[in-house]
Amino acid sequence: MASIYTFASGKGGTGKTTVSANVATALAGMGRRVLIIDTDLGMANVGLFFSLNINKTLHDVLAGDVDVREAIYEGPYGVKILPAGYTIKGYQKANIKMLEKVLDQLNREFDFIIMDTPSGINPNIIIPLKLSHYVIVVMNPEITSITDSLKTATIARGYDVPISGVIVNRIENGLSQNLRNKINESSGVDIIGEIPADVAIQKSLSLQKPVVCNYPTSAASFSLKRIAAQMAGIESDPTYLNETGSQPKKGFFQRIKGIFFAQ
Ligand SMILES: Nc1ncnc2c1ncn2[C@@H]1O[C@H](COP(=O)(O)OP(=O)(O)OP(=O)(O)O)[C@@H](O)[C@H]1O
Repeated sequence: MASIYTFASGKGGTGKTTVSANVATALAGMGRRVLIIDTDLGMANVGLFFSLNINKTLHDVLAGDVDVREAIYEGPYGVKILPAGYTIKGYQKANIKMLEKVLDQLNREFDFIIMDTPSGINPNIIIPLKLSHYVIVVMNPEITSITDSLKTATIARGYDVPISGVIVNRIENGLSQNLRNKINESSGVDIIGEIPADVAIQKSLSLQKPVVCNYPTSAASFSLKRIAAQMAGIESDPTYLNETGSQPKKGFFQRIKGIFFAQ
């Protein structure tokens, strides 16, 4: 059975898609079976993020028009992607309540199912939240972003969905201890990732490829891979994550070093 994660935030633009798509890709690079679902039905962009040439989409699946397997595409390292479509018509016909059935159909085939959600508070976020095993909150290091994200965390708790941690994204010049304490105290959970503002992310976006593939040794990539390693339960020996990639262990780590440090 898959572990089902929702990546959520309060306001838009915190980097949910960037973070969830890269973490999904990194997990696939670590040999995990991973599906990312774009549940942002109105403003979908996961398909664009992976430069997919999409035909059938989650809109069609949620409308009951196509089998879910017809709408799954493959990305780097074999990560599977279930994108939402880009049309208003598709958005209007999609019934988010069908998501539960989609997850039931797929959860035996994957180790991780990651849902990228819309911002705000509406059924397109509430339903994925309720269907998740864990929520990861993505926020920026500003007090407004922290406050908004914590509202989403409170909603998740209201449905008894545990928050597995907070990711602080787009950090300029490090995260102050004061802000770190504020986030820890107000959220009641650990910060599981600190991702710097990194131009490699924007360069990758214009190339429509995850930064963990395009710029595997960038600062943002190391942070993203570290988060994925924690989720995969291999944080105890992240030798392959260090800045030089030196002295990786043989076997599994040797293999993924090749993936992550390919030039
Ligand atoms: N760590 C980072 N460094 C630099 N740019 C970043 C970083 N994270 C995200 N971005 C940029 O911020 C913008 C918004 O990111 P993204 O689309 O992932 O946010 P989002 O939370 O999914 O947005 P929405 O709520 O609208 O779906 C993008 O242009 C992305 O490239």
